[in-house]
Amino acid sequence: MEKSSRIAPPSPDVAALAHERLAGLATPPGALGRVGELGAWVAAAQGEVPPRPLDDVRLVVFAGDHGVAAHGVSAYPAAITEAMVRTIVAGKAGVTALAQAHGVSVTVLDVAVDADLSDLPAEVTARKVRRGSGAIHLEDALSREEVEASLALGATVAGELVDDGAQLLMTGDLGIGNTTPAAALVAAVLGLPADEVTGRGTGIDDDGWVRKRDVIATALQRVEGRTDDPVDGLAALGSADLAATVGFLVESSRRGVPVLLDGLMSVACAVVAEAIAPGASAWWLAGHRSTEPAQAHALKSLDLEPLLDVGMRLGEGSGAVAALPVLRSGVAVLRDVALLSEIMPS
Ligand SMILES: Cc1cc2ncn([C@H]3O[C@H](COP(=O)(O)O)[C@@H](O)[C@H]3O)c2cc1C
Ligand SMILES: O=C(O)c1cccnc1
Repeated sequence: MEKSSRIAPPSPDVAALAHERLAGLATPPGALGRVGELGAWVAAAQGEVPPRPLDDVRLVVFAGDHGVAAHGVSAYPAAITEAMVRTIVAGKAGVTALAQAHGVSVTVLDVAVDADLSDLPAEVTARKVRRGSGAIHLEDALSREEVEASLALGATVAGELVDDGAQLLMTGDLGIGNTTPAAALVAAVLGLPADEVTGRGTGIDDDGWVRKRDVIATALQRVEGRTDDPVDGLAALGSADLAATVGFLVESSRRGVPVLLDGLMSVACAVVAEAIAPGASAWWLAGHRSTEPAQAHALKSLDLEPLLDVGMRLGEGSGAVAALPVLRSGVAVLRDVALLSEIMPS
C-alpha cells in the first residue's frame, strides 16, 4: 500500500448547511450538544442534509494470534482466540449481542489465528495470511511482504463492503496478547516510553504488568530507528490482523465512508493509518474511551473525543457498536425535528 497524498475531508459545504439546519431546529441553540454535532458530521460524510438513516452498518472483527501471548503478557491463554472466533460466528459473543441489539452486521475474519479454522464458513477463513505473528520483543512480527498482503486484504474487504452499500464501518479485534503489539505501535509512532502505554489488557496482575511493560520496552529497543516508515513499523511491532485493520481504515477513508472506531487495537491502527494516509482521520469517530492508556494517547494524537466513556475494555468492536445509538440520535434530530421558523408564524 502506497503512502497517499492527503485524503480530502467530508464536504465542508455540506457541513456548513448541516450546521445551519441544526441552528434552526426547534430547540434552543446548542441544546442538543454533541448529539446535534454528530448529526451534522454524518450529513457532511454522506454529502447530504438531512443525513440518511444509518441502516447499513458493518463491523469487521480482525482475528489473529500473537507470539507475545506465550510470554506472560495476558491474563488468558492463547486458545481463547480460536474459541472466541467460534463464539462470534455462533452469535454468542459480547459484540454479537450488542450488534443484534443495534442492527449491525458482523463479520469475523481469520487473518492470522494459530488454530485451523477451516471447518468455518469461507467468508471467515478464506483470506488467512499466516498462522500467528512473531513475538515482537524477539523477532519481527511479519515480513514486509506479509504486511503488504495484510494491508491489501483489509483494503479489499473495506472496498467490498462499500461497494455493497455499507454506510458506516467499524473495526473490531480478537486475539489474545493483542494489546501488547497495539500499545507498542502507539509508543513507536508517538515516541512514548513503554511505561506510558502499558495497560492491564484482559486484567493482568502487577507482575504481569511489569512483564508486559518489559516486553514492550524490549521490542521498542530492538527496532529502534526502524519505525518511521509505517509499513516497517507494522512488520517490526504489529501483526497481520493489525495490518489488515490499518488497510481497512485507509481504504474506507479513501472511499469516503465514515468509520466508528473501537478500543485500543482499533485506535492504534487508526494512528498508523493516519501516518500512511494523512487526513484519513477526518472520516473517523471514536466510539468509546477504553481503560487502556495507549488508547488515550492515540485518541489525543488523532484529536478524537470518544462518544462514550463507560469503562469498557472488551474489544471485538463492542465499544463502537455500543456508541452507535448516539450517532443515530444525531441523524434522527437533523431529520425529524421541525425548524423553529416552521412552528413560529412570523
Ligand atoms: C474471553 C475473552 C473474550 C475477549 N474478547 C475480546 N478480548 C480481547 O482481549 C484480548 C486482548 O487482551 P490481552 O492483550 O490482555 O490478551 C483480545 O483477545 C481482545 O480481543 C477478549 C479476551 C477474553 C479473555
Ligand atoms: O481497548 C480495548 O479494546 C481492549 C482492552 C483490553 C482488552 N481487549 C480490548
